[in-house]
Amino acid sequence: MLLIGLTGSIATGKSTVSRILASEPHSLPIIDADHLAHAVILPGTPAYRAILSHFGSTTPNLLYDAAEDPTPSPHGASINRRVLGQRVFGPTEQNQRDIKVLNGIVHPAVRRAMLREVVRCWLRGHWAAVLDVPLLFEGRLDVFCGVTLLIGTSPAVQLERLLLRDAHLTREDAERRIASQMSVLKKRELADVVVWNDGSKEDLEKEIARFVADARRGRGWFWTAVMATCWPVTATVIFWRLVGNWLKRRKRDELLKKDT
Ligand SMILES: CC(C)(COP(=O)(O)OP(=O)(O)OC[C@H]1O[C@@H](n2cnc3c(N)ncnc32)[C@H](O)[C@@H]1O)[C@@H](O)C(=O)NCCC(=O)NCCS
Ligand SMILES: Nc1ncnc2c1ncn2[C@@H]1O[C@H](COP(=O)(O)OP(=O)(O)OP(=O)(O)O)[C@@H](O)[C@H]1O
Repeated sequence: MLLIGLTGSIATGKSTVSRILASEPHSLPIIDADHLAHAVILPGTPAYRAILSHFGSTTPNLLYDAAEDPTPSPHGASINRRVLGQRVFGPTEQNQRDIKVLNGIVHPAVRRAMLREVVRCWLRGHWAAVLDVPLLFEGRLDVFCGVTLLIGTSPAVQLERLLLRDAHLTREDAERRIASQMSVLKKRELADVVVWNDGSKEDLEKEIARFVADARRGRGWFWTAVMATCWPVTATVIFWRLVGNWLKRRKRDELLKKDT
């Protein structure tokens, strides 16, 4: 099974591309890291308890009032992600410490959930699955992917679309969120395939169709059958892929270091 690592920066169009890939004619399964990150902090989970214990006493209104809670649960009030986002996305050293703590709580749980989803897709016999992960390169998850696809936009288009979509964010909030991520230009150097999404959604659909056709080429039925039935071959291929991807990433990191 081909694992497609889909990434970008905030509001560059990952979810839009996910929807295109999930719908016909592509019909690919999507493993959405943002969605999993929301699920693993629901009331009653270990991450929920860890977040309350670290941020609860110093973050006013971290939990929803019962009347406004969008996901009522017998295990307690839900975390208000907007409030948590205000706390961790920012320029100060405290913000940077906070985002590290939050990532340390949420990321291991997301990785476990992602692995379960990948295995489920493989058992169902899909020829490919999409890992939609905003922090694919930051979290070095690209090493596990057969191909990485970056959706990028110019900074002005990104800011304009973010403000249009998330009307609750001020321009300053939006700029902070963009600044808290690796720049699109750097991600561009790390990606196998880059699709630039400054144009219309129709242009985007055409580019994605071209990407899928290329990814599918060379994945004949014979090789797919061997990979599905002959486990020693599967394990060897996966091992060499991981080594190859790890070396590729190291080389690209070195090139990036030289450029900066
Ligand atoms: C801070 C939280 C509660 C804000 O939730 P909210 O619903 O407002 O935003 P949402 O989760 O939909 O994220 C929107 C976008 O923000 C960016 N973003 C989210 N988390 C991070 C992060 N830790 N670092 C940089 N950018 C991030 C991503 O581009 C993401 O697509 C939430 O983003 C979170 O728990 N983040 C930590 C976990 C994480 O890294 N998630 C990203 C996928 S693993
Ligand atoms: N080609 C396009 N033309 C016009 N609007 C677009 C285009 N692509 C995406 N958008 C719009 O831009 C906004 C951001 O897109 P999307 O939600 O897909 O980004 P994202 O990368 O998934 O964001 P996030 O990282 O915050 O989850 C959405 O409102 C979407 O409808």
